[in-house]
Amino acid sequence: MSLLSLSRIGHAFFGRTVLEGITLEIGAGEVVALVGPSGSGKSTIAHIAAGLIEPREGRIARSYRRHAMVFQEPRLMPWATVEQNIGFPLRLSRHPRSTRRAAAGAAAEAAGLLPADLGKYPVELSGGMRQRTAIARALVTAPDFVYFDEPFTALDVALKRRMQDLVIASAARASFAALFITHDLMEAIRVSHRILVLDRLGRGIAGERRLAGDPGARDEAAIFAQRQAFLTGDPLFAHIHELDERLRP
Ligand SMILES: Nc1ncnc2c1ncn2[C@@H]1O[C@H](COP(=O)(O)OP(=O)(O)OP(=O)(O)O)[C@@H](O)[C@H]1O
Repeated sequence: MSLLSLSRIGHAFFGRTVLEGITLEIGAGEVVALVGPSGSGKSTIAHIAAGLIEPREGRIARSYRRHAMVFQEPRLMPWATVEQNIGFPLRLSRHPRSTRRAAAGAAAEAAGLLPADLGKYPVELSGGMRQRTAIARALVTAPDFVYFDEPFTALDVALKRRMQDLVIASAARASFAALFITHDLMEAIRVSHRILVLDRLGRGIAGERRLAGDPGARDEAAIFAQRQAFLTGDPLFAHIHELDERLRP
């Protein structure tokens, strides 16, 4: 059963078409990466799918219970502690303080934060700890669907790798489905079951490739070999490193 279905979605900003004919489906427990060049419309698709933007055309069907979002910037509240930041979605849904504290502690631990971090403020955290806090906040409500919008682009290579492992482990443990937006093909191959490639100008999904095995079960050599195979031998990926802002009419 599909949890998210977009059918012939089209959108324009200020009269300029940025998306046309976007059709995709994501099933329960499936992590789907969406790749494409900068400016091709990946974030706009996620915003439309999550209901943040009303598309100009097309249909959206969501049958998930609850979604969460993780963005490139952790977007933490600077005046609140790690525990309060993580527990914030539960506060919005009026859970009592004791429930919030217990759930925030468990989500923090699952995201690799230490009990001593719970009382810290965002300014005291490293970039990785901030992003771990954002992931814990996303997962504290036990979503069955998560939107990741280039969450690790700003992190260095080693940290990025640890955060990807965190997403893989969390998705397997909590069995949420996800739309994972990235322009890093290694990342897409590492974290997802299936990769969708957006057309260079957002005119439809150019194609998709299903990856062998489950995320987390692939070794680094196989991931690297797959990336090379896609980039050098698969025409679907020929455009993904283009900067389409210069091409777009
Ligand atoms: N709020 C907005 N108002 C006007 N134009 C916008 C807005 N948001 C996005 N755009 C334009 O829509 C197009 C698609 O942007 P979008 O951010 O979805 O692309 P992207 O593939 O996610 O890019 P990147 O990989 O660089 O984040 C771009 O040309 C962008 O300039």
